[in-house]
Amino acid sequence: MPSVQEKGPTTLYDKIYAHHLVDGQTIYIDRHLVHEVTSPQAFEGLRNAGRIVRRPDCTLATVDHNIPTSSRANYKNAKTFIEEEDSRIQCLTLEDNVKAFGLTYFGLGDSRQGIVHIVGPEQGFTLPGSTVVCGDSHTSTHGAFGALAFGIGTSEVEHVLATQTLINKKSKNMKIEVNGALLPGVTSKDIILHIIGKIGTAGGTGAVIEFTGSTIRSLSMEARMSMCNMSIEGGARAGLIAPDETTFEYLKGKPLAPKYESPEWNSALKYWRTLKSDPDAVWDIEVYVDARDVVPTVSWGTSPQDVVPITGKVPDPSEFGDSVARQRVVRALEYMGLAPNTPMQEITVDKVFIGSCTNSRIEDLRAAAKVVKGRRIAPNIMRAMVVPGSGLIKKQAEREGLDKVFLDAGFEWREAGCSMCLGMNPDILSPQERCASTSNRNFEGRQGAGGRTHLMSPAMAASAAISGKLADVRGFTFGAAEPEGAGGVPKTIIEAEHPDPVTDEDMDRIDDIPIDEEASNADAAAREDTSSASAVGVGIPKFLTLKGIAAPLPMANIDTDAIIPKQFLKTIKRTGLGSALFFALRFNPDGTENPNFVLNKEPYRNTKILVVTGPNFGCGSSREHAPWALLDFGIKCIIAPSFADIFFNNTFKNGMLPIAIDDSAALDKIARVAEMGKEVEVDLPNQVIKDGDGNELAKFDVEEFPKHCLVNGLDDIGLTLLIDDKIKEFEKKRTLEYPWLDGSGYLARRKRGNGPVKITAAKVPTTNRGFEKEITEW
Ligand SMILES: CC(C)[C@H](C(=O)O)[C@@H](O)C(=O)O
Ligand code: SF4
Repeated sequence: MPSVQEKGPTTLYDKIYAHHLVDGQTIYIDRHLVHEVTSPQAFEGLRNAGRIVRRPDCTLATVDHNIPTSSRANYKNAKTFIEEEDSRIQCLTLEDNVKAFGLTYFGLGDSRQGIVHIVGPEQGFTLPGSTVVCGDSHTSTHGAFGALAFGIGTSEVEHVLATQTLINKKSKNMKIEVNGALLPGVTSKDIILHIIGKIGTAGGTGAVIEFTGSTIRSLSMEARMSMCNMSIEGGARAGLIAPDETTFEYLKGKPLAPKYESPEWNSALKYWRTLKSDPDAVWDIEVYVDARDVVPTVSWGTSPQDVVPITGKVPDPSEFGDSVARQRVVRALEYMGLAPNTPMQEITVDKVFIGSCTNSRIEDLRAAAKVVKGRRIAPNIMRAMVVPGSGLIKKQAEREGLDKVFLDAGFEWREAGCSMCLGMNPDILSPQERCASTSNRNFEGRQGAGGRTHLMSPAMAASAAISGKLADVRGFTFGAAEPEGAGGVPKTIIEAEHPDPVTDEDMDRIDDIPIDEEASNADAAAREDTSSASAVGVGIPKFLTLKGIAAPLPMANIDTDAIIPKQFLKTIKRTGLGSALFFALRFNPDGTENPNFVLNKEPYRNTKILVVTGPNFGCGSSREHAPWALLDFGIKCIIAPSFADIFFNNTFKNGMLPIAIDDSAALDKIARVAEMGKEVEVDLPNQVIKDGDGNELAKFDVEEFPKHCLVNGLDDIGLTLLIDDKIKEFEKKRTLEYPWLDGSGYLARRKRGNGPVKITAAKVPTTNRGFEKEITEW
């Protein structure tokens, strides 16, 4: 809050962090987005501990990952619509949870449903200067509004649901400044791919990136979101951009933003205008990019850092000096079915996917349609799909005639969802199929087991669909047939920017829905008394010393998709995932064991400690299923040179210990003991690693607070609820200074007159097809 004293020049991140400090490292969370994959176990935890959702008005839920993107013309309910059983159970579990806990929810029958990171900004739920979290790594997207937005694991989802706070260690400050005008054909996706190629997927580890510079300032909000979205692929905790007139313009008329030109809007605007880094702020890391160096960029390998200009070639492993890196490139090329030095534009494509939280906004669809208009997809393209990010974007695109442009060219026009970005629904690649994709991850098996992903911008994916090969969008002419306006659609339509704002009449209609007074009064009373039974923690297993077989794993950048692939994320439990651990590495495509993988050899079937010698373990997705799978296999401790931030946090919450050893000589010593199949002992209280005979191998560092929790088996939700008076005090201050952050959820908009906000849950409607006719939040 402004009352917080800041010493010396600070960055935007420093300011937002300071404004949200409740106590120690506990920060207040303004906005919590929830989806079906990472929430079931969190709600189960709440129930088991007898806790409630502290701020339903600051919580918004939707379904996106598991849902089919086929036509909803005959949609009745999720139960009959979702054929795949595990997916259906996960979606229905979310429905049950939003009903039970009284949360706002956009279900499949609601045109506001969509990918969680598209929905938040579109609704004005995401606001400058706020803290935004979601059980999803691409929460970084919301940083485009000058918000501190980051992904969390399921235990932290539970923590936020229960306390509306998180224990969050301050990150480093990293500045990425991009200056200069963009060359023709270059988009924000090319800039971010170029940056990740430059800094690597671990380049931003432990840092929050602020994107600055004249190029960034010139970008639209959609383009800024695409950039911040992929900060996580650069390893950062979050990415943000200082809000400016472009931001404020975007927020005007958004349903959950303060009403344009109201006193609330004016005071919010006054505050938002202060949100910038001081000119003399000090940065821990600085990166400078000249926009003129950025050309249309594509990925060639299985990590988002594996990028080249479209005019370039597949790299030769011999160009990579270090042996871990060289081995990784050899493996990546083998997986991708590519020969070194092949010109990128000679690579033939089988499928095209235009969608995902990176690039499925209206501007992305316009850019792709501009390339596609009047053309046909190449005969070798087996499937080309456009999956709008939300129902509202889909409607807007249809109003502009973009659906017709795509359909005429041979594309499929689908319903909103994550779709082939990760293929948790039926939209997947078959083994060896090659896809030109606008998504953000090209990990092995990401879009389907054995599938091969090339990342690129929407215009480049559209060019690939038309050419049948990876292609340079700059080679396309848009000729005389091209009407005026960006995206090749008439200007007047483009200017109809904000799809379907929810009007006051809509809100009145929502208010008229009868509510279950008894249930909601009970809820409200429970919310008043957040400190009672809820503060009793359930605890985590204690970690003191651990002695056992240690398995060596000489690999770098092991992502959480590799630790546990998406098909195993459909569970609503935390247990039983050991058999899925390192699935693609442990098992051959025919289901037999790969005898060469370390965990399939003796004595490593009994591994308790994993010794990884390559950096950046656990990068990528926030799925807590990764530590759950390790734990279920029997691994309680992972030693590695470095870890991705979200994975690192997630392990502690499960009573596991991640140890970062950046001294390579010490790490080698431990790895040698592991290679010999001997035992290793980890002593947490004394912070030392020994061999089985008690000889010291290395000392290690660990943060005081997580160590305290591990050694004593303490549940940090219980601990946080002990400072409930401080949270309440913070909330009071927030209401006074930032009134627009309270009650901007649809639920709280039931408030009448100047009375206190009464959060109530509406009755569940019998069907929920279409926002226009029926109400879908409970
Ligand atoms: C399922 C979810 C945990 C995951 C993420 O955190 O990123 C998903 O969205 C992804 O893109 O892999
Ligand atoms: S990265 Fe893909 S799967 Fe993850 S939230 Fe975005 S669209 Fe969904």
